[in-house]
Amino acid sequence: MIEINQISKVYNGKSVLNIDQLSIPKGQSFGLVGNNGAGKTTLFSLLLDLIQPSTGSISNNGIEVHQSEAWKPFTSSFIDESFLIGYLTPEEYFYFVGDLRNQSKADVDQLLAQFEDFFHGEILNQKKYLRDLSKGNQKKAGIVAALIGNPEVIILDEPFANLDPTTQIRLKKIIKDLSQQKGVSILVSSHDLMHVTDVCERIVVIDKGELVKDLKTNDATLKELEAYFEG
Ligand SMILES: Nc1ncnc2c1ncn2[C@@H]1O[C@H](COP(=O)(O)OP(=O)(O)OP(=O)(O)O)[C@@H](O)[C@H]1O
Repeated sequence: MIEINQISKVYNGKSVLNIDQLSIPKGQSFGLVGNNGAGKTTLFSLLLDLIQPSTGSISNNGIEVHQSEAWKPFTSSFIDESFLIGYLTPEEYFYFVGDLRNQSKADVDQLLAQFEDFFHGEILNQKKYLRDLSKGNQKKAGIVAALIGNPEVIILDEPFANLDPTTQIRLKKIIKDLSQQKGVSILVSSHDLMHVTDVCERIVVIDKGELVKDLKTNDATLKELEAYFEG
């Protein structure tokens, strides 16, 4: 369970995020949408203690994320390519992350084997460094690295961006399986309203840092979101 309380982030005197209260129960597939600059990445960065809040607190499974590191073993994420290590091959990077998460090479190989389709022959055994992969393939590697070690909470910032349609469809299935079969809390931000309504049971809209909608996804949600963003 993630609990966000009176969180705000101010840059140069300007508030870019201001959320009074938000709870994300364990196992929820949670979608975050909002226009450019709405504060999505800021919220995810606060959840991951990548930036300090101006006020308020966030707890992950009862652990305050900027007070303790005890949330790290069960939380993983892929925000952007800065999470990758450019001079490693994907395999080297996966084993490195596996090491951090107490996974043997065999454990990592077993996980990777499940993503053969998702990788589409472009990630493993390519003898290429991560820095030399296309943006989409870097994203695939970063997303799969975030799945290593059976995390209970996974945070993905715009995971569908830069992926080809086939991979987007495969990713949707992966996200659904993680939340529905494995009880993983999965937080996804996206500009793609269709994908987010497809995979998320709950969708929160933020606008200029404020929470403006909190929807339980149903057949009418996509239309409601489209109407909202049409203005
Ligand atoms: N380090 C920083 N210094 C100053 N302003 C910042 C900083 N980081 C983010 N901001 C501002 O905070 C606001 C929210 O940015 P954020 O990246 O969270 O938006 P977003 O919803 O993820 O946008 P996008 O959809 O374009 O990725 C923006 O106005 C941005 O310019």
